[in-house]
Amino acid sequence: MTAASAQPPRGLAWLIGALVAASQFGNYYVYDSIGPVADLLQQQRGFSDSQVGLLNAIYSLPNVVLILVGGVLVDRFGAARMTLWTSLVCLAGALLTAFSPDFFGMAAGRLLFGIGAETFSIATLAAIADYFGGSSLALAMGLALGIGRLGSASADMSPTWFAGTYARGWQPPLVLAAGVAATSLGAAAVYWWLDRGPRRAGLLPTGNSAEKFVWRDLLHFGRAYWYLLVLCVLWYSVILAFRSTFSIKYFQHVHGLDLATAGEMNSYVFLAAVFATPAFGWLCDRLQRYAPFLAFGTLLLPVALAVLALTHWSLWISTALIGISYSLVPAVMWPLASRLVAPSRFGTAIGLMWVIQNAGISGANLVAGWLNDRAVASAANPAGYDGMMVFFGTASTLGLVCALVLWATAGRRHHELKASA
Ligand SMILES: NCCCC[C@H](N)C(=O)NCC(=O)O
Repeated sequence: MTAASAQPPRGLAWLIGALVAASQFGNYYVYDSIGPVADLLQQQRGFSDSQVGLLNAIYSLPNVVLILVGGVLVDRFGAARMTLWTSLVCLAGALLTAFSPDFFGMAAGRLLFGIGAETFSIATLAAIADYFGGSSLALAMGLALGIGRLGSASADMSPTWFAGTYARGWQPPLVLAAGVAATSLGAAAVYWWLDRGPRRAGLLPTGNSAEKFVWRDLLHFGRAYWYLLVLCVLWYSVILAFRSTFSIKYFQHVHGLDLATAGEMNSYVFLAAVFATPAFGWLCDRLQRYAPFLAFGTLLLPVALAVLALTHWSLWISTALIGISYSLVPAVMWPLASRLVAPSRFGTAIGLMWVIQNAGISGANLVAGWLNDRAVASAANPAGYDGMMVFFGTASTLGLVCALVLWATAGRRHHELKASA
């Protein structure tokens, strides 16, 4: 999406940015609402780890195909309408998850939520691109991503903040998540309503301007893009399958934390990212160095997993390492992607990365759940989690190799990256 030469008023742009960020908060809260109830789902409903893993894997499954379609729909119907429609789909998914009588209904709810949520994320990026065409774009995107992380942190903190809700069982926390999805829909509706003014005034494109998707275009991406794609798949698969699905339970069963403390520990990763993601983005933009920061951020993930699995060091150390990685890698990855491909193919490039990323996240959730079930991992058998940690450690180390190859072949300077693409 390209903004028209005359820009919408600055105040309106920041108001829209705030509404989009508020909507993103709800989206990330619902995504991360399964981790805190994982143990309750096992105790009260007899779910296996594979079933718990599937509740998050099924979010990603439809997007293995749909995210490319979603990008085209955002271009065709505009960011505001797609943000509104997809947040409605997300709310329907959250309600179905919370009120379903059996596992299959819950899984259908998560599937519906996933169908809405990823296209919603593309629409929010397009919304910010519409209103912040100039120098504040990276900052605005970093801030929206940061507020999204606050949603994830809040989901993890919810066992502490809403202890009474969790004391009543697995369902009330998921009803609360559906309530948060409703506020997300409200923010999207206000954004859609405000957006009509500047669009009617010709200050923003009116949609229906989708560039045709051509498979041949993919062949024109340079080698550096493909290294970044593989890195994106490996890094997100590990960080999301571990942090959003299994880490709270892992902290409970292997490191002896209670649910509230485990949730709090997990939430610090997201809380750090609220502030650090925009700050790292700003820093990388100023220094015009991307690949070394990416390699450093990627390195911290296998190191943190090794500290967790092989030592009895304070959990603060691994939490800090994962927190820096989780802030630094996304802050660098998306601006770097924009430098590796032509601007007119940026949407296609991100769509393709997210197609394969979603397949990876889905697969990692299923594999980790299966490994835990196979080894009968539990509080009584903490060693049962070893297979999962070896799997995550190997995948994140391969991600580091990709980051180093990217740095060595193409990543020294902004203009070198452009030349390599
Ligand atoms: N909402 C959690 C899944 C986000 C996946 C999405 N495709 C993505 O990569 N978003 C950027 C991010 O860093 O969250």
